[in-house]
Amino acid sequence: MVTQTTHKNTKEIAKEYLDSVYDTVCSRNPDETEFHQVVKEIFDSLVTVIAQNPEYMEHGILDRIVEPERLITFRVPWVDDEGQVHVNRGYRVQFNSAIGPYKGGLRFHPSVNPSVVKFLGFEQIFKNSLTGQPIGGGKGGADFDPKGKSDAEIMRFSQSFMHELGQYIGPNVDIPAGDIGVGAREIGYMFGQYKKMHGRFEAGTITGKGLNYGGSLVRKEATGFGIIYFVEEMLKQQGLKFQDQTIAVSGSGNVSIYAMEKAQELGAKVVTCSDSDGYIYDEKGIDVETVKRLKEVERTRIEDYTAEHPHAKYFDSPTDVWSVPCTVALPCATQQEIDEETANLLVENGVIAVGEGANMPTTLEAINLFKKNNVHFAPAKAANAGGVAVSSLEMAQNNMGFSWSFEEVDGRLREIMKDIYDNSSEAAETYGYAGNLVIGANIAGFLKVADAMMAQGVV
Ligand SMILES: NC(=O)C1=CN([C@@H]2O[C@H](COP(=O)(O)OP(=O)(O)OC[C@H]3O[C@@H](n4cnc5c(N)ncnc54)[C@H](O)[C@@H]3O)[C@@H](O)[C@H]2O)C=CC1
Ligand SMILES: O=C(O)CCC(=O)C(=O)O
Repeated sequence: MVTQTTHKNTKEIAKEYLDSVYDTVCSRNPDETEFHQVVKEIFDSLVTVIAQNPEYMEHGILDRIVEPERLITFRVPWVDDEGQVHVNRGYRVQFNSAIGPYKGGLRFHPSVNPSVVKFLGFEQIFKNSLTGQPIGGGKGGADFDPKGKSDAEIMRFSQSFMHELGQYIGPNVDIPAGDIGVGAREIGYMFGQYKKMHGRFEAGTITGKGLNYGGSLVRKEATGFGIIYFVEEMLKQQGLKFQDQTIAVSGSGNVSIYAMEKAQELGAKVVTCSDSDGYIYDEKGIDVETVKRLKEVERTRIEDYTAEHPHAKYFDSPTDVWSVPCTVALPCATQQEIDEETANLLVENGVIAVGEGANMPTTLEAINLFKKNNVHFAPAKAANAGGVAVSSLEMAQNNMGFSWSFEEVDGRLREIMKDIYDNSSEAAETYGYAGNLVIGANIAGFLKVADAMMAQGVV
């Protein structure tokens, strides 16, 4: 009886501590709703951990972990093809370096602001920890819209962005990579500018590079392939087969393309993909080679898919992609794509599993609704960690000065995704939340970083 009361009090104390740190986050970062959501989701998972390990509270681990070590904001001036001057705002959040140098992508999109970079950077701390690789958390980008820009404009923007960011990064300091609006082309321009600024060829300063100047095989495919490896494992544990599934995917960028490719390779049928203008429904299964050409080479709109596949249908409302019946939903475009109402529609239409390819594509209410309806849910920080994991393998190859084969990197990726699944499941079970991968991933990611912070003192 006494033990029970003590345990309850400890939990209450832990909850009060977490609530007070969360309140501070909200008042110190007013109106930053994306950042608030991600902190809340992670804190909700940590009550039992803090109750059982009060030393994290005593050492102010949570108070410190929510405050970025550094947030760099800078001017990005550039000139368009007509000679007009434009100014965008660039950001890099160097959030936490307890287990390694800051690591995380760069996003070029008009919606980028301090809230978005902080949410992405905070999430990245725990995701990077889950990979088992020695990488801290960072993220960045600019409120620049690449849509409709010429190659020359993209180059001038990327160079101007790196001219400033290049002062704050480096192989053992902070290693950026791509994210929305930043792919191999932009990475190439940024790497070139960094090299010119510093007069050195430092391959390990950025990842996602081209294969002929230090890139790794499988980095391009890694996030998409990794999601499928993770969801396949999650379904297997429930006695379900991947090849029996009908899959709805959102987005048609880097993550979506390679998730679709691997899903089809494993025998599932992918019937949708989208961009910010609309979505495609192809009942015969999406032809991924067409999407690759349209998006990676011609850089055109997804609507053009129907010119080559007239049986497919195009709808000019991207969010309605979730009205298409599917058994597995893979949101791979952007944050907050699936709210409670959309989640309800997916459940009514028979969804059995959701794998988050994008970062935070599901609202907290939608996650709860999936949980209530026993939908198997693979959270982003676990399911999409394959990209950053292979980025870390790219850094390792750069350090050693040689390259692994496609099979070698793909094999390592598969193992890492399986380990992330196992560690998340085990952490959930240990702390009394068996089967809850959201909580399990948060706990497993947190423990390693928290212990490293404790060991390094108050810094
Ligand atoms: N590239 C990577 O290695 C990783 C990316 N992610 C996340 O995956 C998501 C997608 O990233 P990438 O594929 O790299 O970007 P991308 O720029 O290659 O593709 C983004 C796709 O989303 C679509 N999109 C953007 N806003 C949309 C909207 N409001 N509605 C519908 N579609 C929209 C775009 O048209 C495009 O097809 C992001 O949340 C990103 O943070 C997560 C882990 C790693
Ligand atoms: O490969 C990387 O460093 C970045 C990946 C990323 O931005 C992410 O995991 O969201």
